[in-house]
Amino acid sequence: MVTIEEALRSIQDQKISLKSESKPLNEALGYALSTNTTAPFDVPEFDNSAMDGYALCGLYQEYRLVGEVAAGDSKEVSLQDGEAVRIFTGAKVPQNTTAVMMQEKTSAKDKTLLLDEMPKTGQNIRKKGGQLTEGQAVFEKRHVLNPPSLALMGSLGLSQLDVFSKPQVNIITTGNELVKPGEPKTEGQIYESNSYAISGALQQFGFQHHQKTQIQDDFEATKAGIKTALDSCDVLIISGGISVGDYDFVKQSLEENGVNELFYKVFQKPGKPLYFGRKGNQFVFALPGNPASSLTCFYVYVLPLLQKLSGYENVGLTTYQFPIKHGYENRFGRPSFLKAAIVEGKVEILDGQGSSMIQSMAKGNALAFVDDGEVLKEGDLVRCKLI
Ligand SMILES: Nc1nc2c(c(=O)[nH]1)N[C@H]1C(S)=C(S)[C@@H](COP(=O)(O)OP(=O)(O)OC[C@H]3O[C@@H](n4cnc5c(N)ncnc54)[C@H](O)[C@@H]3O)O[C@H]1N2
Ligand code: MOO
Repeated sequence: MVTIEEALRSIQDQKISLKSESKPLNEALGYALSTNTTAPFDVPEFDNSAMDGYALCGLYQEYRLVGEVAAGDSKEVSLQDGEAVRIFTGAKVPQNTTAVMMQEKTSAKDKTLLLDEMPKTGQNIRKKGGQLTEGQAVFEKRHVLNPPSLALMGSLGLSQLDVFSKPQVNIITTGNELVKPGEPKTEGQIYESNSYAISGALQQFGFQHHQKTQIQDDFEATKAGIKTALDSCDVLIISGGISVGDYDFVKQSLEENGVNELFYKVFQKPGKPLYFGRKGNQFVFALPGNPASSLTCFYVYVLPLLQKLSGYENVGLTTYQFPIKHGYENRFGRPSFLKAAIVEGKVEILDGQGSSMIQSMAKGNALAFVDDGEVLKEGDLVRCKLI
């Protein structure tokens, strides 16, 4: 049995080699860049107007109106002292523009423009290079692309990005009792649900599974199922069959498939019988079958590995501290990731902490970490991961 810290370190310390690929801009969300990016030109590339209004030459309250410039116009316009042109947001400002006045503060009659107030030099002009100058570093390698990053890359005219590949993931669920939702079931059977939590959590963080297989509690079937799954994935996530029961065949089947154990059993609740192993460059997590255990282990252990394999520098869910809404004592005898709800800045530990109970987890929004035997009073800070 290892501690939570030892288990996380074992995952973090794995030596891996990253693969790179080129992704179209509109498919690159959540990928980490595999090269540094510099600006190929100034952003903005030209001085432009921040408002719909008038470009002015000189600082006066009255101007001669001499024309119009719209966004996208490429004609070169030059103003003389005392002249103004109608201009629109994003349009290139004419040469010799001192300021732009927003139209709400003006009145125009025939060829004369009157301002309600004196303009100020540079007012409402977005300067060339105001965001980035040509050659300036934009992103370091490993930057994870979020929506504004995609906008920035697009504004630099980049349509294909060099990124680290994401791992291919396969899922296996085990158990004779499991029936696919929507299909008929008999006494003693239950609907399979863990794979939906796992594939949902994969999607939540920009991953997806390639194959999903359901295996019966049979040694040969488990061995064969694992062999097939390992043919087409970087990370295999197995649910169930990893405890000590007579029908728990996963661990032995992994050994027979040449997977080396890195750790088995973590001193925690839920998810004590968690297994992590490696075969060459492939990784296997066998998650305990209890629904809350498997999903908790996904968030705490599987996600950091998937992100590491995707070239992320910072992996795993961020831990935030919230004051607890009520007193609480962890009497589970193990450090615990508790189903919790953060409401109006306070964390509430929910009823229904059993590992088989998914309802409380579904209604909550966080995992609150409370150490073995820890006694908390109202207002004490609790480390939480938002899920
Ligand atoms: N003698 C012991 N028994 C158990 C121990 C132990 O230390 N000694 N540990 C318990 C703990 S803690 C956990 S967690 C579970 C883990 O067991 P397994 O990983 O072998 O999981 P299963 O036995 O296959 O299933 C456990 C439970 O979860 C349900 N399940 C499984 N898969 C799914 C699925 N895909 N969808 C929905 N529900 C699923 C299954 O029906 C069982 O109720 O072991 C304890 N026992
Ligand atoms: O380790 Mo288990 O997940 O408590 O039921």
